[in-house]
Amino acid sequence: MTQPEQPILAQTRALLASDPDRFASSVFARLFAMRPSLRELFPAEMGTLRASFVDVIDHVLDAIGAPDGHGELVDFLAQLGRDHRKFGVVSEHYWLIYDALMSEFQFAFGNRWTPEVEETVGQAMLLTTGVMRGAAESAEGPPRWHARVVQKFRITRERAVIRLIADGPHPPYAAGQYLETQIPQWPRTWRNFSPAIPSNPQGELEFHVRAVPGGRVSGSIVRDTAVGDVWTFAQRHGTMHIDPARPALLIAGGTGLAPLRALLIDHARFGEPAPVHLFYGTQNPGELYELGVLAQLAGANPWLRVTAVTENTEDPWWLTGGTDPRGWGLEVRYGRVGEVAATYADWRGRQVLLSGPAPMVFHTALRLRAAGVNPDAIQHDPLN
Ligand SMILES: NC(=O)C1=CN([C@@H]2O[C@H](COP(=O)(O)OP(=O)(O)OC[C@H]3O[C@@H](n4cnc5c(N)ncnc54)[C@H](O)[C@@H]3O)[C@@H](O)[C@H]2O)C=CC1
Repeated sequence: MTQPEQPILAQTRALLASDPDRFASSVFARLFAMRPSLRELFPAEMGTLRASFVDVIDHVLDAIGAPDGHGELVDFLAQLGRDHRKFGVVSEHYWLIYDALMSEFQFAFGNRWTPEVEETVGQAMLLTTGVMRGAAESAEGPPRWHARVVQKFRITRERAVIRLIADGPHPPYAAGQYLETQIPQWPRTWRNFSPAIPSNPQGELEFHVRAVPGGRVSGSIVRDTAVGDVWTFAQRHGTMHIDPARPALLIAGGTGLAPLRALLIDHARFGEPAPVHLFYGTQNPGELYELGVLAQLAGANPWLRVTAVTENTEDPWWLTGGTDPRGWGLEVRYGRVGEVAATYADWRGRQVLLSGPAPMVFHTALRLRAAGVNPDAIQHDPLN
């Protein structure tokens, strides 16, 4: 975009910001009026989706006016286009959404809708829908694939392990990545879950799920998921990885262990990788559900060292069936996992991977940076 278009883009963003939810509601109303069957593709409750929709449009209007960063914008839109395949969005729908957007912008601008405004806004919306459509058309693999639950067990009141086997084609994912997931109890609602084992030719999958407070999908998985349920998967995301040539520090909180566990199992393929130290923390000793597996992994792989960390030294009365972590022959420390790990040794020079509840990841990253760890050496999934 050239300089004269900047004020128009700024004006468009201001218009959007004046009542974002009304703008998004009107665009969707126009879309569903043009093609009523499209309503079926969207969840019943669209508040979150409307907010994300406006965020995307605003981001495009902002980035398109910036002198650089267009490459990043195109990558962002392309990913969005690939992600939308799972909703059943096909090429012709992008023309409908373009029309709905342009009609609503024309309405919102009123008598300020000049040919220059139409040209600038039109170019931005064409870029958005065009890049998304192109990326979706050229994406490889099925937009969705399925797997059947073959085993489920509760680890604690709020956590469960779910094992599945793919029905048919199952695109591979890299260890440490997470998958867009839909469960039959919540159709058209997608959440991200990290497999706890690497991708394999048999299509076996394992997830460790915590019913997060207020989480409808995670709560339903822990409570309602049963053998025979068919889950749907779409895109894989995430870039967490371990470079086998460099020593690593891994810090996991609760079921956040899942992607790091997949990475460790995958890592064991290398002959003699550099040392890895895993800190695995929970609030109570009886919640350290994976110590048996980790003790086995550490026993078979001399490069791996595991420290179990719990905030409380004793289990509360309601936590029954947990085992004493000291029984596994692993080192046990007490405190918050990030705090214990950060003060344990000098980690400068290590690659660091964090996974767990967002506040834990955030605070652990801060703590490590304060201890001199290079921020660029710290990896984690997006916090939201
Ligand atoms: N890819 C990822 O990043 C994944 C993230 N998760 C998330 O991990 C979480 C696991 O939950 P739970 O098993 O209940 O773990 P949890 O809530 O019991 O926490 C485990 C550890 O985090 C520490 N911690 C908790 N809150 C903290 C805070 N505010 N500041 C510093 N440290 C804190 C605790 O001391 C403990 O060591 C879920 O929210 C889940 O969504 C789960 C799987 C993958």
